[in-house]
Amino acid sequence: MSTQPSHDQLVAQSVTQFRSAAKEGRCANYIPALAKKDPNQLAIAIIGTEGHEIKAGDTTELFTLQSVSKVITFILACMDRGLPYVLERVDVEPTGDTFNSIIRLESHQPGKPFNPMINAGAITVSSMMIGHSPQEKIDKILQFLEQIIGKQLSVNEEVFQSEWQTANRNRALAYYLMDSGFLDCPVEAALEVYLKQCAIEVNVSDLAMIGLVIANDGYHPLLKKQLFPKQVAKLAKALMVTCGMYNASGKFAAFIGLPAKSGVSGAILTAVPGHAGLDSPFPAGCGIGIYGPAIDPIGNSVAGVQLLKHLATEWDMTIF
Ligand SMILES: NC(=O)CC[C@H](N)C(=O)O
Repeated sequence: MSTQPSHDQLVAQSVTQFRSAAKEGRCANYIPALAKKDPNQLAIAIIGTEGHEIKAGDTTELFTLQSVSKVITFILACMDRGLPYVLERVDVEPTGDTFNSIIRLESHQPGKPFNPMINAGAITVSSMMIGHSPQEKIDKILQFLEQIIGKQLSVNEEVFQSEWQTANRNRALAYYLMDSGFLDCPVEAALEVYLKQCAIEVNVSDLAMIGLVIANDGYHPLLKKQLFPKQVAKLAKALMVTCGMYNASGKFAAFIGLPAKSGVSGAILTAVPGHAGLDSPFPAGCGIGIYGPAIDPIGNSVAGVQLLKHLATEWDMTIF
């Protein structure tokens, strides 16, 4: 008689199964500090509304948020400025271009960035957060994350410095945005916030917790507290579905169907709303954090995406 593996076993077996997919990708090398990471690492944590957690793989490994941070600053900017102000300065349209593309800032007038999940839009969003200095804005991001995760996070200085010194493309984007009136603070200040938020260090459980709160429309089910407005959470999820996996977002929506945001560190943040996880071990919804530093040319974790796809299929998790 064959016995079904338990949910914990399935997750652990899946990590073992997909770890070797890392050989199809490589660590981001345009940020020197990320190129040094071990490409074979793979970790996942899944946290449900009651606080139950399933995790497997290299779960103690720390990594930087990179583009995953764009979801956080978008939420904070909406809370700081209100939706109309934010949406006047950044659109909610996918581009189909690479995450650091500059082309549409010139080809579409008046040069408003297409969405907050690409670098141009994220730099605009970081510039509009309220704060007297870049450090004040970073402290605000860290405090917000501390509320969600329940522990203090910090910026990995080495990763920040590594990117700060090589950020020619992001500098070009910021200058372009400044020229067309889509930057609310000086270029270097906006870049400092943006690159420091990208260098905030987390583990997969931290990511899963963030995903859980987003999945629950800004309500923290363990603290029993609304941390950000429902309307903002819904918008963040829509942006994750349409733009969160860069120019692979269409395929990700078609074949996985969950709001997710990836980063070039190999991080993937996924929010599984209750209605999307009815057949999973987390029928009231969950947050999923994944780390697999070997990324594909688009910038998504190769093993991470395969692992997520496998579990989403096994548990029939999709918003569609
Ligand atoms: N896609 C990403 O994760 C990009 C983040 C990275 N810090 C950059 O600006 O290039």
